[in-house]
Amino acid sequence: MTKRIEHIFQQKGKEKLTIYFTAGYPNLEDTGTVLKALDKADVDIIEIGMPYSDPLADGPVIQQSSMKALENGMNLNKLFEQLADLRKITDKPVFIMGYCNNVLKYGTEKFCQKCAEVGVDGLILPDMPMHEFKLQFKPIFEKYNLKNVFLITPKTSEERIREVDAQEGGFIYMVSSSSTTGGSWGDSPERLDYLKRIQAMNLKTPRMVGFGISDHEALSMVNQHSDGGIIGSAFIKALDEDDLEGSIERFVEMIKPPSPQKAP
Ligand SMILES: O=P(O)(O)OC[C@@H](O)[C@@H](O)c1c[nH]c2ccccc12
Repeated sequence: MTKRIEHIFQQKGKEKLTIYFTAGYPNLEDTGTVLKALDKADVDIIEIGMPYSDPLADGPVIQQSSMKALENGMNLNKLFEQLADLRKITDKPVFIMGYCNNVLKYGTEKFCQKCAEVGVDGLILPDMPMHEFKLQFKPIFEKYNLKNVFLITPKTSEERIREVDAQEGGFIYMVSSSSTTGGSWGDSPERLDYLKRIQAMNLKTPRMVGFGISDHEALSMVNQHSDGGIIGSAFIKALDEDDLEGSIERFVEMIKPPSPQKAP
């Protein structure tokens, strides 16, 4: 576990939030601006999406942002260029999210080396098969001190969840339901059962819940049964090209209102 990630999950009793954004969106050179604004805001972990033309679980909002980013000219070389000053911008844990094919095409070793160079903490590759991870990826990730994040859904078997837990990832990404990103939330007894069931498994890896969170109520609810919430689509939707930093600040304050005790 890298120090940065460890530090976040040691803070018990604090609501935690991961924000996903697509690199190179709304404009190619906005990656750094978004990172700076997220660093200033009350965000715990940053998830940077590599735009990809053939995504698996992305809903319409993330898909459109990826399309736009690709049209803007985003690619992996560009991303690593933009991240060259990452550790001058933020001390927060940063994960890169994408698909295995992105990494394989670039070259797994070269990709991981670049991640380590710029100070990325880990990777979220939703289509990563467990056996491929163990065989091909794990030794390289370990060499470059990168944490992997596996996803689980309400349908994942207990056996698989235990296996994921044993891999000691940065955290476990709990997909809140079995659909695509950007879905609706609403009260769901099934989801609550799922959160409680996994909570009761006493896993050693921290868990964060994503898919469909778009307000403070949902973020608080998942924080009661896990180590935090992940938001992508609602964040992307809230971005205002003409006032990027302001729109990010307002969004995070809406999602995670400053607690009254902390107010001056
Ligand atoms: O957009 P939502 O519903 O807030 O969910 C987060 C999600 O967008 C982000 O983590 C993500 C973007 N693309 C993905 C693909 C698979 C899993 C997760 C993701």
